[in-house]
Amino acid sequence: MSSTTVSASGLSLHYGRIRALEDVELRLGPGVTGLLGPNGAGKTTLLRVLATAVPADRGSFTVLGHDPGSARGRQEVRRSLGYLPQTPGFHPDFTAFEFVDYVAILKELTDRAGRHREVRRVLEEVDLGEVRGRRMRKLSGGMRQRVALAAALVGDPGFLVLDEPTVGLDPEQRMRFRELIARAGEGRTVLLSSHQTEDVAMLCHRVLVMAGGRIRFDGTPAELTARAAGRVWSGAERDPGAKAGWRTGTGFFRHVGDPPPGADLVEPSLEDGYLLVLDGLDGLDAEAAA
Ligand SMILES: Nc1ncnc2c1ncn2[C@@H]1O[C@H](COP(=O)(O)OP(=O)(O)OP(=O)(O)O)[C@@H](O)[C@H]1O
Repeated sequence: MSSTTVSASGLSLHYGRIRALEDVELRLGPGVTGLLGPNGAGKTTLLRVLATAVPADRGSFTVLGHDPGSARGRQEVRRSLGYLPQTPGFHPDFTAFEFVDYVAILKELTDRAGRHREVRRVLEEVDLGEVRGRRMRKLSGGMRQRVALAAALVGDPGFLVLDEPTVGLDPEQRMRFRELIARAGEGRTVLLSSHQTEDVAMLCHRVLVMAGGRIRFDGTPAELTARAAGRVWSGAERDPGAKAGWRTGTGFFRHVGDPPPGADLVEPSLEDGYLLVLDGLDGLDAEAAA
C-alpha cells in the first residue's frame, strides 16, 4: 500500500517491570499525526523505537518498506527519517549552519558542496536563512527549535518524528512552529508527540492517545472531541459529581463528566475528549496491574 509510510506490529519494550510499550499496532500515512498521553505514557519510547534510537524487545516495524531488523535495513530506515528528539543536544558555540552541517555529515552527506546547499535549503525552509551564521547560544528558544527542525529535514526524509517540539515556546513561537510543522506535513508523514491538545487540534488529521504503553485511542481530532459530546456543561455552582470543574472568566463553572439532569450542555473541546478517554482507562489499568 503506497499510502502507508510506517507499519508497526506488536511493538513492546519493557524496562524491568515497567511496560514502556505494550503490543503497539500502528500504521501511519502522509500528514501530521498527533500523539497525546500523560507523563510516562510511552510516547518518547515509541518515537525512539521508530527512530531506531532504541530497539524494541518484541514486534517489528517498517518505514517506507525498510525493516530495521537488519543492519542494512536500519541504515535505510535512518536515511528515510528525520528525528527531532525531546532534548536536542546543541553545542552552544556552533552556528546554526555548523550545527545543521554537523547533522548532515552524520547523515552521510559526504559531498561538501552538495551538503552545504542542503544545509542552506533546510535553514531557508524553517525561515532561518538570515541567521545561519549566528551562534546557537545567541538564538531564542524558538529559533533553536527551528534549527533542530531544519536538522531533522536534512535529506528530505519521508518520515519525520517530532518529540514535543513546542514545549517551552511562547505562544507566538508556538504558532510559528505550528506553521512549519504543517508545511513539513505536506506530502510527508509526521508523527508529533505533544502535551498541547491545542497543537493537535490545530495541526493533525489524526490523533493517537497513549497511556500505560498502549494506544488507547486512534481517530480524527473531531472523533476525540466527540467523545465528550453531551458531557460538558456549565452551571452557576460547582458540581462535586464532575470529573473536572472550574470557574471560568464568565463566573460560571465549566464541568466535564456525567451531567446532572437538565444541565446546560456546552461545546466540548478536544481536551475534554482526551480527558474522558484517559478517565475511562482507570478501571482497565487497575485490572492490568492486578
Ligand atoms: N531508559 C529508561 N530506563 C528505565 N525506564 C525508562 C527509561 N525510559 C523510559 N522509562 C520509563 O518508561 C515509561 C515510559 O516513558 P516515556 O518517556 O516513553 O513516556 P512519555 O509518554 O514520553 O512521558 P513524557 O511525556 O513525560 O515525556 C515511564 O515509566 C518511564 O519512566
